[in-house]
Amino acid sequence: MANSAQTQELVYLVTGGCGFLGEHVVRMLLQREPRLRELRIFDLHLGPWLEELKTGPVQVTAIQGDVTQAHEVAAAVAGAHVVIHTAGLVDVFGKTSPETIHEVNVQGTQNVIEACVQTGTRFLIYTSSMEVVGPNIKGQPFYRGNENTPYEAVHRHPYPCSKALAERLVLEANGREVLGGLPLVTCALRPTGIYGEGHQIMKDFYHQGLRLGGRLFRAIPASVEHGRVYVGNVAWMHVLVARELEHRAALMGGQVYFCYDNSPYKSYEDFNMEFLGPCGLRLVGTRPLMPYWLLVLLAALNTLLQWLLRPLLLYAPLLNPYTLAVANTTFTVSTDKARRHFGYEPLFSWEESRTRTIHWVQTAEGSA
Ligand SMILES: NC(=O)C1=CN([C@@H]2O[C@H](COP(=O)(O)OP(=O)(O)OC[C@H]3O[C@@H](n4cnc5c(N)ncnc54)[C@H](O)[C@@H]3O)[C@@H](O)[C@H]2O)C=CC1
Ligand SMILES: CC(C)[C@@H](O)CC[C@@H](C)[C@H]1CC[C@H]2[C@@H]3[C@H](O)CC4=CC(=O)CC[C@]4(C)[C@H]3CC[C@]12C
Repeated sequence: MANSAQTQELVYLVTGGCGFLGEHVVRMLLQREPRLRELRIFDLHLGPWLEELKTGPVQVTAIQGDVTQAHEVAAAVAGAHVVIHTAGLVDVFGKTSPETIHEVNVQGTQNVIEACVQTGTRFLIYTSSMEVVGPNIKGQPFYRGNENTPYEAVHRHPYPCSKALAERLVLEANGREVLGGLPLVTCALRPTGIYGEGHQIMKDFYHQGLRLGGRLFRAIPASVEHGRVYVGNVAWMHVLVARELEHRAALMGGQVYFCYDNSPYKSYEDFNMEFLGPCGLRLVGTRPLMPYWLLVLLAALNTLLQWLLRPLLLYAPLLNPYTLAVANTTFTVSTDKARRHFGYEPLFSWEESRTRTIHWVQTAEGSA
């Protein structure tokens, strides 16, 4: 972004800009990136809410497109100073095939990289995931780890495999010469489990609790810690990295950063109850109400049912062997790398994050 500070004329592209995280990145950029001239939002499915954004001073360009189509990506990237690549298939429920997950998450990311190189875009931020690290197939805990903590990152599930491969492609592309002769600068952000306004899984749990008479039944020991991060803080880290990447390219280029905040370390279920409790739900049991082997059996049964029913309908419950394994394995991070490298501090406190999420569950359900 040579002399971008003087021109105040930056063009950003956000892929997946209509998704849960993407929408927050889009709104955060419009609120907190004063150098924006144009904000391009590239997504397979454009949201109707985009229209309300077109009345402001920044040119908002909605582009309906598919990251698996290289020519569509190149057309969207051409002329952009920064690309924030959040688009992906976040599927751990068997809704799509492993091939499709790979095509979108890996080939789609490769298409974004090549588009940057061919059109001269120099700054690429990739939304990776904690799942690139773990939990691994051995179910080994990752307790308050950081970007340098030794951990056997071995995966079998298509989603973490695709995220790990895509992240590697992005980091290896750092330094490649782009059109115009300057180097591409890339980095990858690894959010832990994201929550907040628009989190569909939180809504699924809420609906499940309503169906069960206002109750949810504990399946995972309270001692299993999960790190979670508020979506607004994830969006903020993306905005901050995009702003600092030019000036700190030597330090930040080719780096990965865990993305988390001051949200408390709790079991996945107990954490969800921080929001679902104030919305009238109760978590039954101080310990799992059924033995783990029975949960494993039920999860396997869900996989069998999904396979049998596939010709008729998509059966994709929350409980399957992979989600059970992840939920049952401690994974928390504790690191100051993002603060040291580009001054990241969470924009939203835990209290604010919690209040905003509770309000969303209450009103989203009310409006549903
Ligand atoms: N939800 C979470 O807890 C976490 C998510 N992430 C990552 O954050 C990113 C965003 O995730 P979410 O917002 O949760 O998912 P999401 O499913 O809400 O958003 C993904 C967006 O990408 C779009 N998309 C999917 N396939 C596409 C294609 N072929 N071409 C163009 N657009 C396409 C979708 O339409 C959607 O708007 C993903 O890369 C995910 O791996 C990372 C860590 C945690
Ligand atoms: C049915 C019960 C066992 C219940 O507790 C299952 C919860 C399960 C749906 C979630 C537990 C952990 C979640 C994952 C975690 O937050 C890490 C993730 C990172 C991502 O990049 C995408 C989402 C996810 C895989 C997230 C998905 C939902 C869980 C598996």
